[in-house]
Amino acid sequence: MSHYSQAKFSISAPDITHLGPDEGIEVAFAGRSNAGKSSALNKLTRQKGLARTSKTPGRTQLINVFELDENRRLIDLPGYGYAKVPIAIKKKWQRSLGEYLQKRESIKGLVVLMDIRHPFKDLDQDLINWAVAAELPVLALLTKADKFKSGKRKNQLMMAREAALAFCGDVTVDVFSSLSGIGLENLQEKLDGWYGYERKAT
Ligand SMILES: Nc1nc2c(ncn2[C@@H]2O[C@H](COP(=O)(O)OP(=O)(O)OP(=O)(O)O)[C@@H](O)[C@H]2O)c(=O)[nH]1
Ligand SMILES: [Mg+2]
Repeated sequence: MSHYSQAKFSISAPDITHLGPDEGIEVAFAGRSNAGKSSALNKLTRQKGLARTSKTPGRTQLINVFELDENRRLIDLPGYGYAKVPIAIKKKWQRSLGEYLQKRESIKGLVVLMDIRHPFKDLDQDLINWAVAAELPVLALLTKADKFKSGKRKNQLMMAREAALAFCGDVTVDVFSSLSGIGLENLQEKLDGWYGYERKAT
C-alpha cells in the first residue's frame, strides 16, 4: 500500500487566503492546461475520480488540495498558457497560481508536467527557472509518454534533459504516463524524499 492512496480531497480554493494553515509539507503539480496534472494525481493516488480531468483545457481553475495525512498535502494547481479563456477569469486564476508559488511556505517540491510531444515551452521554462532560483526542488515530468514508442520516448527524454541542462541547470527530468504507469515508481520515489517518507529497503 502506498501513502499516496490515502489521499482525500480537502478543499478547492480560489486563492491562497482560502487555504488551510501554511504548515506541514505540500507538493504541487503545475503545468500548462491539458498537460495531464489531474490525471497524474489520480494515477499516483490510485483514485480515478480524485482530481477532475477533462479533454477541455482549463478544467482546473482552483487550487485543489488533497490531504495525505495531517501534515502532508498534494496540490493540483490551475493550468497556465491556455488562450481560449475569458481574460478576466484567466487573470484571476493565474494570479492565484503565482501567489501560491511565491508565498506559500509549506511548498517543498514542485512537479512541472509537460506533454512529451512539446516540452519546455516558454512558460514552462519561466516556471522552472523561477523555482530553481527560489531553491525549490523541481521534477520535470514529460507526460503522456504512452504517445511514443520506447525508442522515440528515450530519445525525447534525452533531448529534454539536454534542453533542461542548457537553460536551467540541473533539474531532474523523467517520463510519465497516467495511462500505462510509466514513471510512476520514479515519481513516488522523488515525492517520498520531499515528504520525508522512508523507503523500505528491498
Ligand atoms: N494518452 C494519454 N492521455 C493523457 C494522459 N494524461 C492525461 N491525458 C489526457 O489529457 C487530457 C488532459 O488531462 P488532465 O489531467 O485533465 O490535464 P490537466 O493538466 O489537469 O488540465 P487542466 O486542469 O485543464 O489544467 C485528458 O483528455 C486526459 O485523458 C496520459 O498519460 N496519456
Ligand atoms: Mg486539471
